[in-house]
Amino acid sequence: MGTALVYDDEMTKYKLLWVDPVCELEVPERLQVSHQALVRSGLAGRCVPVPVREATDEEVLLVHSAEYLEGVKKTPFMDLEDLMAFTQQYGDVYFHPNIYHCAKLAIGATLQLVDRVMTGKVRNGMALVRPPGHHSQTSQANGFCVFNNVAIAAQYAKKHHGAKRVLIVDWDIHHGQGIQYCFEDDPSVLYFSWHRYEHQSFWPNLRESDFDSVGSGKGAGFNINVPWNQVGMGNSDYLAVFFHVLLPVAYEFGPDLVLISAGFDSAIGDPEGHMCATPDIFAHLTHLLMNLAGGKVCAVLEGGYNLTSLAQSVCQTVQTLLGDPPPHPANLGGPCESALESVHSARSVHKKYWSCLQHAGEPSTKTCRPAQQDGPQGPQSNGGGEAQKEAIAWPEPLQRVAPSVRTALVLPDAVPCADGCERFSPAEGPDSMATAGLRKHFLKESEDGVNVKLLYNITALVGKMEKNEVWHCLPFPFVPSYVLCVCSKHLHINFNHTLTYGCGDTVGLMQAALGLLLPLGYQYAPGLVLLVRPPGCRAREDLWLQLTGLLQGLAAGHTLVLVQENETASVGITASCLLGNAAPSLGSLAAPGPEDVESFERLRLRLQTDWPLLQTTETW
Ligand SMILES: COCC(O)(O)CCCCCNCCCN
Ligand SMILES: [Zn+2]
Repeated sequence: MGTALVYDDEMTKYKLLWVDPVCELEVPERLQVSHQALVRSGLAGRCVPVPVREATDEEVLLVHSAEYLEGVKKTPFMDLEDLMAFTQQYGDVYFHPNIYHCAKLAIGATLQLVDRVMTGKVRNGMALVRPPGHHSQTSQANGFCVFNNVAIAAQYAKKHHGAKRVLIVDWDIHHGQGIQYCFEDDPSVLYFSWHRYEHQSFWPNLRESDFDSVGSGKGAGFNINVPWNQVGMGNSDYLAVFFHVLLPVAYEFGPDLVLISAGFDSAIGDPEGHMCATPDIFAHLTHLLMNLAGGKVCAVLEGGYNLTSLAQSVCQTVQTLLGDPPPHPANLGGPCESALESVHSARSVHKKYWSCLQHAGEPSTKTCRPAQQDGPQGPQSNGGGEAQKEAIAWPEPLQRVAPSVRTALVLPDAVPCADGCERFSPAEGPDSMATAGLRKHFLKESEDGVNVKLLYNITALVGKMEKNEVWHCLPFPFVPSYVLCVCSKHLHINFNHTLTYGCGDTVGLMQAALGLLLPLGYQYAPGLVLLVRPPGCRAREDLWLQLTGLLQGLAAGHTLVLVQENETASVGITASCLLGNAAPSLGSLAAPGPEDVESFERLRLRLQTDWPLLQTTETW
């Protein structure tokens, strides 16, 4: 199954017709440069093109009021004066004779994408649309938005595709208050948003954008706000929020559809965001969501105003949706103090709604903080819309080359090769020197039963992976691990020291994978991931497939999975995961056992000094 790309240049055919310094950012070129970058990089050609359509009135009315729709319907016939008058009743938005048409196409594009993903015609996809949507509300336009594309898509997926639980991840740097209002008391839609807030001094300056807005009534717990109270947040800050707030809750929620309000004003260089996360981080954020909902992920463009980082970030997102493993993450440190405070606040206010957060600390009682530290990236800008003093530069994201062979299998002749993979056996066997070396490094004298030739095959494969000729392989059968491996009974991290984490059940292991293994792995930045499936893990096949999927975010996807010889039935489905297909959904996760949580937290406390990406609370 492929990745859909929904785009039509008709949506570039409206613009600001008068002077308004707030709205001049939102230009047609945003869509043009994004689409052109996808075409020039060859990514558009790898996608399934899906045509746009106009939304029907009924679809608009899933979120908006009839009177608002009737008002917007009049705008195509208004002259400049009337358009300006009509615009005055709303904030930070502009109208144009063609914007109503484009706003219906933006909804239609989004719903076309949802249709194809929910009916399995494609695995996932992206809709490149404007006007964006997440600020618009029942009866008002706001923040460049006319209709709320993503909110309408969530209601549509529930109504027309029977979706029971929809996760909306809003990584735009502004709070999508329109979406929050729409699902305030609705437990079937979990809305997650991070946003520049600076203690309510940043637009839209709403008290309800803070972390303590958790939803109301039956919807309590299903609205998660992570406010950024400083600018300059970087890759480690974003990943910390995913590992310690969003992903544990998302896996517990168990969505059957993921909608991404994909705004890229949260990328470096953006005049609105003033953040420092680099475009390649969106490859990781996308990857970390792709094993939820059986891979049903729809990304919908929201904001993004630096045309360079916008285009680069869109390409990183689409290339990952296509199944290409993300690039090595740029030098990751730990989250900054301010980010930790936001993480801690969000976790503590949600601990009563989500069992995966049961161990989160109490809301921080700290009132006075030490003297204002330099933010994550040196002295802070004074917030607000100050002009960018010096042009911010960042390295162009590295080429993510797709090697000729994506997944190689080392199998006994009797085991059939999985489709899409290639059977591997080096031309010549190990010579005497190689044999001696392998015995010396890998085998204890008592183990000479292990097949030296097999080990030789594995080292030959690893050699090919290093040269990027092969991405993954599935040698056969079980041999000792030597890089980074995970066993259901223990978490072995064989570098510098071996870390053992015992946990009893699937939930415990899944939460440990999200809150311990992934942050450790991202910070360790291994060159190779070795996933050793221990005997008897067939019983939890879907969990192991989740790990196989998630861990491909490391080592630029160089993954070695070792399967027990009596588990040939796992070869095909594991190979499918290595080929980039999503792991089957785990459904909603139950609560992890208290003893698992205890040992998890003890381990985190022990390790977080050396591995700061494990932190979830301020250190002072
Ligand atoms: C889905 O909309 C995309 C977006 O979130 O990027 C829109 C941002 C509107 C930013 C408005 N700034 C007003 C500043 C007033 N001093
Ligand atoms: Zn935005």
